[in-house]
Amino acid sequence: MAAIDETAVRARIGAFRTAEGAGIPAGMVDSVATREGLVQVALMVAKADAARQEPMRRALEADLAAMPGVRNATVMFTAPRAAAPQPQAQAQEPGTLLGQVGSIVAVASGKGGVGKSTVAVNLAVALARQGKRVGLLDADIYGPSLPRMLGTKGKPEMAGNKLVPIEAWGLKAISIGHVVEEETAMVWRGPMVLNALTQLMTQVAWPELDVMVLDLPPGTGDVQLTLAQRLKLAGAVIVSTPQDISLLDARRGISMFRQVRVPILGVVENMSFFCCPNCGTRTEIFGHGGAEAEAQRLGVPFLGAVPLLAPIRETSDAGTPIAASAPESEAGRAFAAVATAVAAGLDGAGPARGPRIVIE
Ligand SMILES: Nc1ncnc2c1ncn2[C@@H]1O[C@H](COP(=O)(O)OP(=O)(O)OP(=O)(O)O)[C@@H](O)[C@H]1O
Repeated sequence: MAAIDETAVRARIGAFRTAEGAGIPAGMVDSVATREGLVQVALMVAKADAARQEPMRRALEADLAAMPGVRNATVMFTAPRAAAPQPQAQAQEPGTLLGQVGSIVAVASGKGGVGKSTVAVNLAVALARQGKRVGLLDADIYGPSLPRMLGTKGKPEMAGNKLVPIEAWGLKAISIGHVVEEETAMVWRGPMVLNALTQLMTQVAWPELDVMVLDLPPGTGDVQLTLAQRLKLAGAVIVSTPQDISLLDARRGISMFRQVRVPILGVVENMSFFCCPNCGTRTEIFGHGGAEAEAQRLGVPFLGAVPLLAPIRETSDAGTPIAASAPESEAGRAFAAVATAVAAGLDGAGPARGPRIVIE
């Protein structure tokens, strides 16, 4: 079978014509990667143009797949390069990343929708309010919510060839949502996700930080496992709701981190109980306490319970995290308590849990 290489793929892209006879300008090709008959091409397309270009994407994919020696071809859209570095399909050079960060803490959940990002943002803000220099990296590539939650919609500035983290609520923050269009990241496969995240660490001018909070994508799939393996994390915070099903997922998350020897800092029970804003009655909708009991059973710390409260969602949507905008509220105090517990866990972790990230 003919060996397929980048030059051959680029030549094929150059010769490709749509049914209407349109070609693909070379400047539109962001990256081409080939490996053992697998071809991955990223084309730079503005978000507004993506739907119109979709038939072209599919036709090109089919055309590349028909090349002799190609086992599978994937063509994906990525945002135009002007504003920020784009993920490359090539692997990063091995090296040490984020050496200037004291402790990297991953916030994870076994499944989506349990409030992982809400906890990550408010935990980061609460740690900053306690005097720590805190960074927040939104690695939730499939649903980056940090720009909305911090109220930072603009693109980050560039300093030389590096991105400058956005400053908001006492944090230095970068989200994958700051640098790529949401729909673009949605179609990325594992290696692209990992390369994009690596770039967020290497191509961002992170200052000296005490803690970096990493909002991981939900779930316990390959991306999470590889990240946990590749990054030398100081610890993981698992977010769960009290429902059984979510606890089951949390258990899966805990065992994933244990498998790759990342210390579990503890479990946060989110949407733990409902406090009526009118009468103050506390209602335990999902049977509060499940996460605490489960944490005990699994031998991991319980970091605290965060109530289900409309202002938590409202402040998230408004870009004014409650840990900053209403730190004395019930929710604000709950996040502060979680931050105190996390900081205590990190202090107890000692230098052996080391801050350095090594990409293999
Ligand atoms: N304690 C809470 N009280 C009220 N609303 C909450 C609470 N926690 C989260 N929410 C709301 O629930 C929704 C989901 O939360 P969030 O986006 O943080 O979840 P997630 O686990 O990060 O989801 P995904 O992983 O799918 O992005 C959001 O609208 C958020 O504002």
